[in-house]
Amino acid sequence: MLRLEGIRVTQGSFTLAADLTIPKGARVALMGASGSGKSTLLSTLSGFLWPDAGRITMAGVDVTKAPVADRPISILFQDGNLFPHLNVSDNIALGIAPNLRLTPEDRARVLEALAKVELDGMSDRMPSELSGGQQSRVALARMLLRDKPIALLDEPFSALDPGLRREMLGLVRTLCEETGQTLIMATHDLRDAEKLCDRVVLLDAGKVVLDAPLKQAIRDRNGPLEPWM
Ligand SMILES: Nc1ncnc2c1ncn2[C@@H]1O[C@H](COP(=O)(O)OP(=O)(O)OP(=O)(O)O)[C@@H](O)[C@H]1O
Repeated sequence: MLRLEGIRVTQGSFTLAADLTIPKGARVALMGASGSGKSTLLSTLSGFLWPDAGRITMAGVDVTKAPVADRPISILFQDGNLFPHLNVSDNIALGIAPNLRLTPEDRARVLEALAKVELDGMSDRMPSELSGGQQSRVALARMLLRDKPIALLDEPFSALDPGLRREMLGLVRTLCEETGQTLIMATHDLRDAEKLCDRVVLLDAGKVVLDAPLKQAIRDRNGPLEPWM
């Protein structure tokens, strides 16, 4: 379970204020207009921003002031997920060994993660030798390998074409179902949200205006999600 209690985060003249409880294993679409605070919320959960007030707990542990590396999270952003000078297997291995000193067991886990995202045989390639979809898969493999209870995704696949995007969303969904990971994905696209998520949190000008099961929110034709339908 992930809980934000009385959180206030200030960015210039913008303030995000949130009280939220996200159940373990939920897959949440974080939606809202541009500038509503989605990235601010994800950065606060990641530990890149610290709140001025309030408390964040993850699985019962207070992480409000915990550094990024000490939080039970993995992060996937839209781009810049891979280091261009490291090959595929090293990019993935960074998820478990930041100094890249791997035990034989670590190496086996890297290969296993590669296989899960169907990139067997590509471990020696450089990111520049991969398509956009394959690069996304490498980043996803690293997220998998980290094996953290909470995954934070900030419009991770918006640069991909619709077919690849659908494929990646389906893959993430399968992986989350297998591992029971809790997921929060910022997205502008309700169709993408439907492919992966079972809950929706909608932000408007830094406030949570909807926190509900996604299917129920979509059924409510005149509700706050209406502009995204
Ligand atoms: N470093 C900063 N300094 C000042 N204001 C900032 C900073 N970063 C973000 N903001 C402001 O905070 C508000 C929320 O931005 P945020 O990036 O969280 O929105 P978002 O919902 O993720 O938008 P988008 O969908 O466009 O990515 C915006 O008004 C933005 O201008």
